[in-house]
Amino acid sequence: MTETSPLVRLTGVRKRYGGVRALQGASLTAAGGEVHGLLGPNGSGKSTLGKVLAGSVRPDAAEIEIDGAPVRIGSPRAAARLGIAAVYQQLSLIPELTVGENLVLGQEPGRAGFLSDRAARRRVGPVLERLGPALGDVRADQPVRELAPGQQQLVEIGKALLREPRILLLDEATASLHRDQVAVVFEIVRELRHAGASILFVSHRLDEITDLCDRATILRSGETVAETPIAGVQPDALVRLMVGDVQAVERDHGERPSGRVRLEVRDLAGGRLRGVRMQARAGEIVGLGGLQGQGQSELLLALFGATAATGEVEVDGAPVRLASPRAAAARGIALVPGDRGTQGTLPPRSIQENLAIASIGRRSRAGVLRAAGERAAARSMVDALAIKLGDLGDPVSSLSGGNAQKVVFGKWLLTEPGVVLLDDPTKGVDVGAKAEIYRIIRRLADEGATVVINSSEDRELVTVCDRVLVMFEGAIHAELVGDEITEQRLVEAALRIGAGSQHAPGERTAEDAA
Ligand SMILES: Nc1ncnc2c1ncn2[C@@H]1O[C@H](COP(=O)(O)OP(=O)(O)OP(=O)(O)O)[C@@H](O)[C@H]1O
Repeated sequence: MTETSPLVRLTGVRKRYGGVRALQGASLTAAGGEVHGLLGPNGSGKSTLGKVLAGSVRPDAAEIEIDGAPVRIGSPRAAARLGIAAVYQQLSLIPELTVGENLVLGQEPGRAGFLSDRAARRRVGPVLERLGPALGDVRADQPVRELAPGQQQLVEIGKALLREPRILLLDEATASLHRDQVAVVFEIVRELRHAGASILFVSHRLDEITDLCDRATILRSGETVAETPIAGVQPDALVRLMVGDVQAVERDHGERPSGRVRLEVRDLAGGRLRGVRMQARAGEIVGLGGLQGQGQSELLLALFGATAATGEVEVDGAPVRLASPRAAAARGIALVPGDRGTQGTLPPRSIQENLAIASIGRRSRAGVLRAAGERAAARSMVDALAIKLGDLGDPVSSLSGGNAQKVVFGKWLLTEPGVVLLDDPTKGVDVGAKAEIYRIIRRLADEGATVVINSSEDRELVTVCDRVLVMFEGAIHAELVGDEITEQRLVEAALRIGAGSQHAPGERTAEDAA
């Protein structure tokens, strides 16, 4: 070990899954006191590389050094002993246990490099306090199942912090967090960096990368293609390093859509919703903005019949019963959920089945031979969305996170829906595929569908929406139209409503809009 040794170095990392070469000689070097981004398109091997370091994937070949000394990391436990902690987007919490119990779970008393049980318990309070500004009023004795998904993700981060790691891997761990929560996590990460830790950071949000990272390693097809400092590098240049030339999706609103009213919602209430009224026209893309957790997801779920709600919903002038997703689907309503892990896919089933499952009725009605039709339909979506896979018959669980999300998207697109509800649809999707999905959303609207989209990224709303409805405490409070939709105006609108003051000129209230 020398003074100049990097804290962590991985070289020659190889991993194959059957015919898929997930990693083919990837490398990564990160210093202590550094936040190191791990960038690359969906399926490029970022998670696999992180999991090799975290001991949860056994590589076919790899040389790993910590502080300049070669190590073997055969298990997550071995990684923990080396001071490595990992947080993923997929949660490992036990819903029935309390927040405090989950936090200390797996800390393994008595082993070298682990906190003792008692020491771990002593740290629960401070860790919750540190996360407090993002967590809200969560208590240590509260069952985890009562928490919102973002709060659960924060508890997962807390679990890693409790270990006081020297090397912390955050693999899309901020994807389900809102801006204000991300800011709290970033502050903590900066403190860790200051204390000499090395933080490996995987995110598809470029602004997070440029905001937080000092350097980045860029992977493509399982290989390290570049390592670059972040300061002074233009985001466009980073994108080019990642995916080659991607054509940016320009905002092109042209005329405001003037199709007939497709979706009419009156006094929708239940759960967090308190009397939502809205209209959307055929061909229109309507965004749901506002602070996080103001009922945006609940509104989409209620329209899809997935949660109990009262009120009136009409599609093309005919009432829709808010009874079940099946009833909603029969009326041409589709929902692309944000949490692909639990809501979006059937993991053991094949990619083909997952793509075809929602549109089976359509194909059999049309009298197409089902198996052949299913394969052709699935193939068309794989091509359209550039889904990276081994074989259509592979289980959907073999896909990288971003590619799995594209499957969820493709499944619903195949139903050719009249109303498309998108709940944070590009979470974890790379910039190239995002641009592709934005084009598909636009095309859907151009073909006459009504799209309602909730997004945790304001930039996404700016890029795709014709109109944004700003929600607060379960109702719609303001509306931005056309060129009024900018990131700044969205933030202002959300905060101004939150602070309870007046609307700015030019920003319609919901009453004006009705
Ligand atoms: N358990 C597995 N079985 C089979 N194939 C896998 C498995 N895990 C990953 N792969 C494949 O290895 C490749 C790399 O996947 P990985 O999850 O590391 O990519 P990623 O860069 O993290 O992608 P994303 O940005 O979409 O999360 C992909 O082609 C993926 O389908």
